[in-house]
Amino acid sequence: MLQLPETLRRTKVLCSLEESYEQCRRITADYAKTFYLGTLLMTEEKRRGIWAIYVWCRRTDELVDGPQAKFTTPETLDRWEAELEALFEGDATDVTDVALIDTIRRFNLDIQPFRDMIAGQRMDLYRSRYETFEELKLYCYRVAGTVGLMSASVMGLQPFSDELQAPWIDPFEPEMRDPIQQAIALGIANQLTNILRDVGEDARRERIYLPLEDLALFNYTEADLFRGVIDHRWRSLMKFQIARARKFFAQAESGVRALEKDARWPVWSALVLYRQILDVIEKNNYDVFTKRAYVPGMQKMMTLPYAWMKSL
Ligand SMILES: CC(C)=CCC/C(C)=C/CC/C(C)=C/CC/C(C)=C/[C@@H]1[C@@H](COP(=O)(O)OP(=O)(O)O)[C@]1(C)CC/C=C(\C)CC/C=C(\C)CCC=C(C)C
Ligand SMILES: Nc1ncnc2c1ncn2[C@@H]1O[C@H](COP(=O)(O)OP(=O)(O)OP(=O)(O)O)[C@@H](O)[C@H]1O
Ligand SMILES: [Mn+2]
Repeated sequence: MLQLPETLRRTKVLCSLEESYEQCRRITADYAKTFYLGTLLMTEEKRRGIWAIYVWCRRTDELVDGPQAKFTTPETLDRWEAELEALFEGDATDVTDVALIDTIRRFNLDIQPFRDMIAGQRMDLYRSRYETFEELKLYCYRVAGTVGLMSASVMGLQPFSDELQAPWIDPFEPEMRDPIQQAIALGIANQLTNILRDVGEDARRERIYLPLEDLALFNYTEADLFRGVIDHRWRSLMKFQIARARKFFAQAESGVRALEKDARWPVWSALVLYRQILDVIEKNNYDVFTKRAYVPGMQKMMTLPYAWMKSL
């Protein structure tokens, strides 16, 4: 009888590859409808890969952000990391792992961004303050920049060409020209935006993701933040943060042009949809304490054809 390697046998018992990808598809469609629609434009192989990665990232995030988060300890994350190492050895623990193992092999994914994301979630367990922007940037890289790295490997980057560069990007800044850095930049931009949108919600959990050095720069205190004080100090502080997030979006833009064509639309949509949240914060006069900045459904729908045009 044909002997299957141990790892393949274990994978087989859980479910078929088709069933596993189908489950990843369903979870992605449930959690992020617009984004899911965008993935439908990619080739079958790529979209299935993105769903598998999405599900792993979502599960990782749920460990510290989901309803079960209060039961998550450093040991939980150690176990999750051990499962990750096993995944890269071809050993599945859950049904959705089967698809991810297949994706890892097809696209020759690197384990490091996955490990880094877990390290980011670990930071959420023991930290509720960031002293400097450098520290916050590391957190943003870990929880979101890593998503850029994982997905860029699946979506595919075209070989570098000068024509792909937007004219206002300084060609002498090597970081600005590197599509890998641009993929990370999009993750960081999204995460910074997410942080600005959720200031109030995070404060209610006694968390501050804005760098404390920036608060000090504008003479705004933690106590002000917990009381939700909106004055000229707060508005200046927010303007500063928004400008910084927009710089990361700008850096990401030329990266989207470097992506293979079938992947550009979903990424442009994500970029523009997320960036619009910053505009909404401005329209709300920087009140992120009592209002949640969201892009209205109609505007969201209009963004999609706009993003489509940009991807041609
Ligand atoms: C097309 C596309 C956007 C692909 C990425 C799909 C993917 C694998 C997403 C995983 C997202 C995820 C579940 C991450 C876990 C950590 C987390 C929650 C990060 C925050 C996302 C926002 O999620 P949400 O609004 O639900 O947040 P709440 O949990 O509700 O607070 C993040 C802000 C990070 C998102 C980061 C990206 C989408 C990175 C996108 C970058 C690329 C696709 C790279 C493109 C390539 C180039 C060259 C530009
Ligand atoms: N109306 C909105 N305004 C701002 N950001 C949004 C809005 N809806 C979703 N997002 C954010 O944009 C990201 C991708 O958008 P997507 O539309 O796929 O998410 P969603 O929450 O499933 O929304 P929907 O189901 O309405 O399409 C999500 O992670 C979400 O946090
Ligand atoms: Mn969410």
